[in-house]
Formats: sequence, structure tokens, C-alpha cells
Amino acid sequence: MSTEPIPGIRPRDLLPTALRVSPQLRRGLLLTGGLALLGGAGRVIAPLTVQHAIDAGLTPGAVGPAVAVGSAAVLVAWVASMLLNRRLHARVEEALAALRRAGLRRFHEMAAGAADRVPTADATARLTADADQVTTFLQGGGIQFLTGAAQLLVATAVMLAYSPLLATPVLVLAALSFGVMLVLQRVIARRYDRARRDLSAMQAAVTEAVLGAPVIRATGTGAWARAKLDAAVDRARDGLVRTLAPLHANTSLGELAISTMTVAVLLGGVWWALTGDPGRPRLTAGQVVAMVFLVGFFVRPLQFLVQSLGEAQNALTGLRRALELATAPSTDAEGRDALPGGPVGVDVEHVSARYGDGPLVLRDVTVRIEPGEHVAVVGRTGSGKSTFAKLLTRRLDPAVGAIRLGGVPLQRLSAASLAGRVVIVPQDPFLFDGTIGQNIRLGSPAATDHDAVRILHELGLAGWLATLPGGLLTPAGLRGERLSVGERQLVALARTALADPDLVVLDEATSGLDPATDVAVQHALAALTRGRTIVSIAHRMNTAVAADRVLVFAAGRLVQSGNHAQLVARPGPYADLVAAWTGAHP
Ligand SMILES: Nc1ncnc2c1ncn2[C@@H]1O[C@H](COP(=O)(O)OP(=O)(O)OP(=O)(O)O)[C@@H](O)[C@H]1O
Repeated sequence: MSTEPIPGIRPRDLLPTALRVSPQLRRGLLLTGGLALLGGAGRVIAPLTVQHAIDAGLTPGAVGPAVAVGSAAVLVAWVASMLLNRRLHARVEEALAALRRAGLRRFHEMAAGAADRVPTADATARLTADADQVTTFLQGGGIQFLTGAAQLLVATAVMLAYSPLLATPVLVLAALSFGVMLVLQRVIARRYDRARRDLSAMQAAVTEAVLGAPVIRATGTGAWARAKLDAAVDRARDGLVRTLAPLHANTSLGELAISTMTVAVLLGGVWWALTGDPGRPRLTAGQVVAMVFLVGFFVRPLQFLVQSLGEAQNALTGLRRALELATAPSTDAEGRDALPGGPVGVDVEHVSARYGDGPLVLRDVTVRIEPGEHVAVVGRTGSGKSTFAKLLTRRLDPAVGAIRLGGVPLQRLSAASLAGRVVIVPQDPFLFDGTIGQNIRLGSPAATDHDAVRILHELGLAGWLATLPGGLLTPAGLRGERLSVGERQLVALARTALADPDLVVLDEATSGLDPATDVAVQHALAALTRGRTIVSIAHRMNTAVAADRVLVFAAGRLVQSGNHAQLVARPGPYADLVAAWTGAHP
């Protein structure tokens, strides 16, 4: 039950997963590799032409062609790098776009319960800032990373061809330092991973501090809020600082290896050249000069690779986090069965529930809700009403027991068969930035404005529609902020009615609606509930009185069940609640 909603990806699975999620990366991979090799080889040809010119005695007949070949090679390298740059940038951006699309799609396909456990800022960061790290790396020298690696390969091959004995100490030193760097790289990866999580948490803290600013100003709790934010900022800073020590160790180690290699080749090359027969050195002067050049061509990309390992690691961490979201388990992977047609009956059998690893907040609840029945769920605050509603809509899975909808275990139902058939209407519904009409039409993909007007009439909301300045074209604003809570509820009720669901789980608004909106909401609710199975989390007595049956929760247990008249007649939690409600609204 406490499995991670977004499982990690092992380093060795990173590339195959990236290629699977973003197949664009595969396209023209051979050509891209070829261009990188051409770019690297073009640069390495220059020292070979110098060697020829020197060994030919630096005669005009030898220097001329050498300069021509060298220049042509440099030109080819330049063109190849330019083409490589263009290709790689375009492919990677296409791949990232696919990754973002796949990530968002998967987030929408995730089981509601799992998605609820992913902090909003974390999901957002994975699709934005984390994926951006790859672009940042590419723009900040990532392409040179690739041409550098190709140049390193070509330089190694040529050095080995020239003098295996001289190339050996260079390669041994390079292999040794790479071994140590790999270990350091693992440490860096772990620390970057941690740092990115802390950055995500900081983003969440900043969002909270900005969104909560009106409350903070009104309550004068600025110092408390800033202290909370400061702690998150400090953690993010410390996380980033912790990556510096291994990063610096890595760079210094690279510098040390590089200087040692240059000295080894220079000394070794001269010694090797001199120890041949007199007049017939084992290495010609041209070869020694070319070797020194080649070490430069070997060393410079190596140095660059080492220095940009940190950024590469950061980009890989960003890529991995985005990929993890894009490959998180979806509900469809679990559920294959369809919900039978018509009003849905609900069977809750010995269900207990908890959040994460916390204590049980709902214990051994057993109840059957008949198809078409209207049930009101009541109880004091914290008694478990919302938890019960979350269980019915799979935003939480039972720790113990089973729930069946229409006779089918909830976890066997596919997300597609639940969409539009089982709908939750929260207290403060979410509206998209668009018109009221567009928000209502979301209930049914094929619906027209005509359908939206019809449904508003059916719900008795024609009068409300007439009061809207732009009718259906009235803008709702970002998250519906241009409408009141009551109006948002009316739009959500119309959207729900248009979806024509068979089971509606309704979280009644607790916030005070103005009397006119309140009446409109009550009428709309009465119209919506006809002929459907309804589970209302009731915060007002009228809802409980009107329901076919009332379920009373207390301290996580279902303690009473019956209609209003039966329950109010006997002493107990329901009678106490009714007394409290009547006391509050005499
Ligand atoms: N996301 C959560 N994580 C951990 N505990 C939670 C979470 N949501 C609710 N709880 C705990 O579960 C218990 C039941 O909460 P629940 O929201 O179901 O109560 P409720 O009856 O709906 O209350 P209210 O009328 O105030 O909405 C409470 O003790 C609450 O603290």
C-alpha cells in the first residue's frame, strides 16, 4: 500500500527507457554518430599532415599538400560539427517534447490514489525544470561532450597506430583516473538526486508561501512563514553545496591526470626516439611532434569531459526524473473489467484504511448501497467521511477488506470504464481557464453549447444562466477564480449532469453560500440525484433528512445506519449531531 507512486529507474535502464519513451532519439542515430566521428577525425588529421611535412624535410613540395589536406580536414570537421549541432538539438528537443507529453499523459492515467500522493510541485518540476536540465546541458557544451568523446576515440586509435608503447602510459593513466571518476560520479549522482528533491520541496514551499500570502498578511504570521521557507531554502542550498566537494575532487583529479600524461609522452617520446640505432631513430621527429599534438587532442576533450561530468550528471538526473513520471504505473495496467451498465450498487466489505504508514483512520466498515439509493454520510469532523468517499472513488485503496462496484472489485475496473460513470463533486470544484460553457461541456466530449443550455434548464439553473453577463461565454478565469465558490459548484453540477454518471460522490459545500446560490445549488442537486446512486458527505441536516439512508461515522467506525426518522428517534451520535445542527441553525 505504501509503494512509491513514481518508482525509480536504475541507471542501466535509463538509456533503454529513454529510447522507448522518446523513439525520436533513435532516428538517424547512425548518421549522428558518423558526424561526431567525422568531426573528431577531421581535427586529428592536422597532426598527421604536420608529421608528413616534417619527415619529408619540410620541403615546399611536402608542405603545400600537407597544408591543403590539413585545411580540408579542418573544414570537414567544422561542417560536420555544425550539422551535428543542428541534428542533435532538433532531435533532443523533439524527444523532450515527447517526454513531457508522455509524462503528463501518464500522470492523468495514474491511479487517482497514487497521483494524490505525488506533491503538485514535484510532478510539475519533473515535466518542466527537470526536463529543462537536458536542454541547459546541451546548450552549455553538451554537443562538445559528444564531439569530444569522438575526438578522444579517434586520437586513441591514431596514437596506438603510431606507437603502442608511448600510447600505453597515456591510456593506463586515463583508465585509472576514469575508474576513480566513476566512483566519484556515483557520489555526485546521489547528491544531485538529493539536491533536486530538495529543490522540488523548496519550490513547493515557495508556492505555499505565495499562495498563502493573504492569510499570512491577515494573521501577521510573516515571521513564521518566512522561517518555514528559510528552512526549505537552506536545505536546497545545502543540497547543492554538498555536490561541490566531489565535483571539485573530480576536476582536480582530471587536471592531475592530464599533466602527468603530457609529461609522460614528452619524456617517453624523446627517450624512445633517441634509443634507436644512431641515424635511424625508432620514432621520427615528425612522429614525436605528432604524438605531442595527439596527446593535446586526447587530453583536451578528456579535460572537457571531466569538467562537464557534473553538468552531464545533472542533466541525466533531470532526464531520469522526467522519465520516471512518464513510466509510472497507470491504472489501466491493473484494471481490465468494465463496470456493468445502469445505476451502480456499492458493496463495502470489512474495509479498514490508512494514509501511508499512518494509523488506521477507518476501521472494519461494512455496508451495501443499493443501485439508485441516495445515502448521506454524516459524522463529526475527522470521523472518516472524506476517507470513505476517497475509497469509493479509488483515491485511496483499502488497507484491509474489499470494495465492489456493480459486483466487480474496484481494483479490477479499468479507468476508462469508471470515467464519466463514477464522478466525485468536491466542495470547491476545479474549473479550467475558459468559458463557463467550455467547462460544462467537459462533462461529455461530444456535447455542444445547446446541450449545456439544456442541462442547465434541467437542473433548474436557467435563471442563473440569465444573470451571467456573457451567458455561457462568461470567462471562468484561471482555476475558476472569477466565479464564487457557489457558482463553481453550479458549473461542476452541470458538468456532472452532462456526464450522466451512475454513481455520484458528492462532498457538500461547508462554506456559506449566499441564499440565492444556495437555493440554486439545492435545486440542481435534487435534479442531479434523481435515478442515480448518490453518496453525499452531508454537512447540513436537510441533506440527511432527504436521503434514503444515513450512515453515521464516529472515530473511523460506521456506528449507525438508517433513515433520518429512525435514527433521530433514538439517543446516539446521530441524535447528538441533529441537536448540534439545530442548535447552530435554530
Ligand atoms: N491525506 C491525509 N493524510 C493523513 N491523514 C489524513 C489525511 N486525510 C485525512 N486524514 C486523517 O484521517 C482521519 C479522517 O479524516 P477525514 O477527512 O476522512 O474526516 P472527515 O470526517 O471527512 O472530516 P471533515 O468533516 O472535517 O472533512 C482524520 O484523523 C484525518 O486527520
